[in-house]
Amino acid sequence: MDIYNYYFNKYKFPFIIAVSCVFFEAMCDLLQPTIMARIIDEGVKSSRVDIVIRLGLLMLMITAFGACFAAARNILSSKVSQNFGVDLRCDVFSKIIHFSEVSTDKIESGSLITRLTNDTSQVIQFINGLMRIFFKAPVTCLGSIILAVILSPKLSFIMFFVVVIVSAFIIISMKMSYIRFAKVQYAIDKVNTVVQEYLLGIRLVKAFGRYEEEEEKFDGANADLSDKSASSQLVIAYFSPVMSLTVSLGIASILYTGSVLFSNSEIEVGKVAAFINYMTQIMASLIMITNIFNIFVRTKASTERINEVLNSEEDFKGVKQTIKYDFEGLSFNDVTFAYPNGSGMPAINNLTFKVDRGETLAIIGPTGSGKTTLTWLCLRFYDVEKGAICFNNNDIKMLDCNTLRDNIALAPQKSMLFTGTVFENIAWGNPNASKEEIIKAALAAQADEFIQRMPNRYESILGRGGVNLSGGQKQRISIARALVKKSPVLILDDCTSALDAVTEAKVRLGLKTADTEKTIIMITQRIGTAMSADKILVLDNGVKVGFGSHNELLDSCDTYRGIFESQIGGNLNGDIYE
Ligand SMILES: Nc1ncnc2c1ncn2[C@@H]1O[C@H](COP(=O)(O)OP(=O)(O)OP(=O)(O)O)[C@@H](O)[C@H]1O
Repeated sequence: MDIYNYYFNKYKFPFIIAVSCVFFEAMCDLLQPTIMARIIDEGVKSSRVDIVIRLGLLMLMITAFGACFAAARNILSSKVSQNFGVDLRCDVFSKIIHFSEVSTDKIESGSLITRLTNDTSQVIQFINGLMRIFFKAPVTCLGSIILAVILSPKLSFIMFFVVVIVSAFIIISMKMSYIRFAKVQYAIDKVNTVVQEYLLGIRLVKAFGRYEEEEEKFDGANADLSDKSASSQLVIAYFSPVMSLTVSLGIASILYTGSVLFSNSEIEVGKVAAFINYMTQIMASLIMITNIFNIFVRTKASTERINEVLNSEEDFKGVKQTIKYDFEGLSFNDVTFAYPNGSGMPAINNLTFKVDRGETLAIIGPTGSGKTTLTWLCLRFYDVEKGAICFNNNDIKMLDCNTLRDNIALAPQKSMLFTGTVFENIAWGNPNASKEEIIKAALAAQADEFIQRMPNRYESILGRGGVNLSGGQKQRISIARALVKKSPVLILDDCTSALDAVTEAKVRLGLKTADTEKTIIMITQRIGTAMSADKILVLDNGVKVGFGSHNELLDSCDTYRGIFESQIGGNLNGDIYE
């Protein structure tokens, strides 16, 4: 559990003070039965009121001290555990933000939410318990055993016997609980994932009328969670009464043996009462320890899940290297790449091409041919297995990742908008952009025209994910956001698919005239879009099957000709798309 070492250093002083308070509080508790025995045996038995009052006051004073220590440890433990939780959540979130793509693919988002909320809460609860009772239970238990042995070595045999049996029950129940609690956490993940998926696809569910199936899916996950939780509770439910019964039998045996010893004048009645008191304290401590172990077991499962996040692979940082970043060209040199969590087949295979500053490159090919993968590789979301991607003839593995990504603006295939104004959504691409720059980008992306028709123009609020915009409008805002970043390379990943041909042609023209030096990489399914580019790369199954101008490809590339003929038919000029 390495997170505990890490955070312990930060909070060691309040932690040590709290634990010291717990220790002194336990000492105060331990003194009480011995004083009580003296009150009975020295005061009550011999009718000495002065002794009863003196020892009674002493007992009261010790109780008051104990209460002060308890209050101090409660305040400190709440503060430390809450601060610990804040730090832990921040660190887990910061880790998630910097996840590599491989880590993102590995852990479902529903599970990440559970880890960030439920699992961290579990850890907070554990830290709180640790400071409040964890140290008290062993001190009380050990202290009570020692004092009980001093009071009556003979009665202690019965006590040892009971302690051994109860301890064995604790160990068995702990072992049985661990696997069950780990399963509960995964069942919570499942419930979160089902809800999250439903919320993402809420309109699709409505359109297909799949309410029942979704409810069934949720009911299934919910029932599974309930079963797993019940199963984990059952262990405690079975063991708790058995342990209580053992303790009660132990107390009954001590009372019986104590009465025999008393009748033989081997023990005084006050000592028997104090012994029972210590025995009760020992058993209370053992039950406390059981509870602590139950929390510990759950926390162990939660800690492992948090550690899995904290130890996940981070995004590449690249090498801090000062190189000339004035963009000259981007090239793929014999690049091969397969997704680490994929089928093993390369998504990009021995790919070589180059695009220079100011050029427009269109990438076309059947679905699943590796077009989007190519953009991820340019941004170094994944590392290539073979070959190299070069930025200005420098292998991108040798560059600082942030600087590389600063040079590339992306309008993704699926427009992602945030809750906020239109202005904020465009300025997200460059927080320092002026109002004029935002409007210029919106004009080039053909977004200004519909933004002007919105009630508050650029200050109009967009709902979650741009819910109050059409698909084409979202795409144009997404393009404006990429443009405002002012990077020398602009990647448009099939992000004009929802635009009509005329608007798309206007967007293309707007992009070109906005910055003639910009290198534009357009991923597209439309031959009309590809035809407008300086160069066209044709991909099929991750392999380059054509590279050149429209006319060159019509002559040399069967795949390209096939796409062309399927979309434009016999009209070899393709005028309608120009
Ligand atoms: N995260 C991933 N993990 C594993 N395999 C993936 C992942 N993303 C894509 N793939 C696989 O890589 C291949 C190329 O996918 P990619 O998304 O690059 O194709 P594409 O040409 O952009 O397709 P489309 O035109 O449909 O968007 C596909 O076979 C796909 O199944």
